[in-house]
Amino acid sequence: MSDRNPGIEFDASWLEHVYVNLPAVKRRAETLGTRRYVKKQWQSAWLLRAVTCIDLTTLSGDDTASNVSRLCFKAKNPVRDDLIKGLQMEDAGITVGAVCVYPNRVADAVKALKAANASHIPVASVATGFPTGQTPLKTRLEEIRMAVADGAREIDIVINREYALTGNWRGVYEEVKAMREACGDAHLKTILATGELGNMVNVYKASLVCMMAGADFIKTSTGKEGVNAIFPVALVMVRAIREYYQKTGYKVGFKPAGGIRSAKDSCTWLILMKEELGDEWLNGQLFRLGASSLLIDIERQLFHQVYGRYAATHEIPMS
Ligand SMILES: O=C[C@H](O)COP(=O)(O)O
Repeated sequence: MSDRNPGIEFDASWLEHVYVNLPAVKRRAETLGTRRYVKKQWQSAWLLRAVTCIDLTTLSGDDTASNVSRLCFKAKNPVRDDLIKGLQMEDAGITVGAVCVYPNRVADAVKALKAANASHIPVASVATGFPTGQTPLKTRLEEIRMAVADGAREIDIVINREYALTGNWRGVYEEVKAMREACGDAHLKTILATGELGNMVNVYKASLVCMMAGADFIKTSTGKEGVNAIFPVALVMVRAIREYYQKTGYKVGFKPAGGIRSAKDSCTWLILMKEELGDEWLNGQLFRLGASSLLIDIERQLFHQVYGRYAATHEIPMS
């Protein structure tokens, strides 16, 4: 990951004049996937880049050590060797950006990655009463400390939606700051749960406040809200990242999460980052896609690129 964002003192004056031109944001979001497209010969390279940015996630009530172990194996081997060879890619060692699990499964993930000789892949843990955050602050902070003690190197916290909806921005700031301290050396991603923030002005303000408090990434959603990662919200958040960078010099990462399932969408997300923040943000240090099933579609697309043209007349290896 990039250098840590140390955060700054809470500055209410940053929030006073926040304005979001909603129709313009929507127009821009609608044309993201069509105005610019990835040339056919570059598509596999873009898809492989997207793979390296995935936080490969399982956040289910029935998660066990064994499905987490399978996820970790996939994290280390996200794309089949024959596809990598077929694409004539030099680097056969690509992995996803991180594995993302509940706090109770962190130790399983750390153990499985170690067994797979893949401890370089960080384990990210959701925490702080994910997905609602409706537990006492003391409990939420303790949850972070336990996940870190078990080996999580990244912590995805949820912000206090009550504070955000009632305009208690200092309250949001103080809690996130305390969470950052509880993280120690682990990187902090703050989930805004934008589907529950009411409007885009709140999304922009929440983004700025989390960065002021020291977030290393801002993340759209838990994947459990009614509306999760969507492009209009993402545009508002990455523009807040740009403002924070211009004012402080710190680069904060962006993580859309929830409902991202198609390879085509993963390219559109990369395009959004390239156009709004530039090439520097086009890597796993500053960009992550939180997704549980996106990798399946990316592999399917890579399969078509490698074997598609032979499909009608040749036997296709299905293993
Ligand atoms: O942070 C990741 C999300 O919870 C995953 O959501 P998804 O299952 O819709 O891909």
